[in-house]
Amino acid sequence: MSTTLTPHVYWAQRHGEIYLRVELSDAQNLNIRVQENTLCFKGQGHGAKGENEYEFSLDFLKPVKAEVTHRSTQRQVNITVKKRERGWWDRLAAQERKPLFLAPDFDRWLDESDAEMELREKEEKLNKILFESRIPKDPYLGLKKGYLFMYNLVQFLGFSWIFVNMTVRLFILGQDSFYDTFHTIADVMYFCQILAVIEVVNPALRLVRTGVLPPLIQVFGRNFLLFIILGAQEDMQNKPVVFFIFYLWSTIEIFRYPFYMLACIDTEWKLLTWLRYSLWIPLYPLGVIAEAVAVIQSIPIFDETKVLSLPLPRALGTSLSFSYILQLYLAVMFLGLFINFRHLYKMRKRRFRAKKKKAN
Ligand SMILES: CCCCCCCCCCCCC/C=C/C(=O)SCCNC(=O)CCNC(=O)[C@H](O)C(C)(C)COP(=O)(O)OP(=O)(O)OC[C@H]1O[C@@H](n2cnc3c(N)ncnc32)[C@H](O)[C@@H]1OP(=O)(O)O
Repeated sequence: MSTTLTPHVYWAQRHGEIYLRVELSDAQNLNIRVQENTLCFKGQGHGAKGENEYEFSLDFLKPVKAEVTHRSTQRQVNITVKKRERGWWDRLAAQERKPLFLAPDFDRWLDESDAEMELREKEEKLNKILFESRIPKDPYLGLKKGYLFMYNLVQFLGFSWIFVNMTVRLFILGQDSFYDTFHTIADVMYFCQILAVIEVVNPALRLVRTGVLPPLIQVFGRNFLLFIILGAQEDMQNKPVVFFIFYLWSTIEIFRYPFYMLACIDTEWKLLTWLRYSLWIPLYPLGVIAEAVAVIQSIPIFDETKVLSLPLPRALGTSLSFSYILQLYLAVMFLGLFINFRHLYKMRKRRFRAKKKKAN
């Protein structure tokens, strides 16, 4: 014979809702409704007293809306009732003595202040979504990222080839590898450095968030050395300094370009970020010193060969040696180093400050 029993009911509240969890598994024939501010529950299932019909009614402390939503799972029946007015109730039932079958649902239980915090977080999330949906989306964003990714990938492959090739040759040939770096590496370096002109174009077209001057100094400085000082003077090409210049350039780039590639797919590897924003501290001054050595070594060669010297009117002499330009360039180089060093220092500070903020 089946008897009518009361199930265990657990409750929790938010400012707008009441949550009830009825401990009844495999519930069937459910009849759940709110009538005159009383929740009436009836259903069959497996509860504290085995398979039976269970029922209860509950007078709410304050007015609730008539519509009830419920969802039955294999283990329980979840009921949500909406409060007519938002607010925090001191208790659930109208009667002062808590019904015996009712207990707090500690899995969902929140204090009033915690619930307010949860509400505020939800509102903030919603506001953020609303705000982001109001910012007009760039229809070419995918295309821009794809283009930047490909550019960085090509540069990464180019500089990796240079770095690996030079390292292997250094291990096999030792110091002998210093003397023919240019002849083995120059073609790929030419390719990468011509392509690097894009790095001046990108910020000018606002494809990346940085100024035009730092990449302009960088690309001009390297290409001046590569195409004019080394490219135009064969005597410069077998000097060991070429090895150090190319090795320093490629060392920074095999970390910089993968860092940008990851940025294009909104990913970050902490170690790579750290290397991108730290390696320049020793490498940049060393690179500029190596370049300065090359410029100084090339001055007598340009004087002697008269390559790139400017013809002058007869009254002023025969020609103006390119070495004067090189001496001027030496001074400008250190100004360029100062500008880019300051720029990279600022970028480093901005990056690590932003990370610290995120961590807090
Ligand atoms: C007017 C001409 C004057 C001529 C004067 C000539 C004087 C020449 C003297 C100088 C000679 C220099 C010779 C060079 C020597 C060496 O290279 S030695 C080896 C060591 N070198 C280095 O460490 C320098 C490496 N180079 C760089 O770091 C850059 O080229 C830089 C221009 C100096 C700085 O880069 P920048 O882009 O400004 O900073 P980042 O923080 O990296 O990027 C800013 C944001 O932009 C995004 N971004 C940039 N590029 C890309 C890209 N290709 N793809 C995708 N995204 C990119 C980047 O992600 C950053 O975005 P946020 O993260 O959102 O901030």
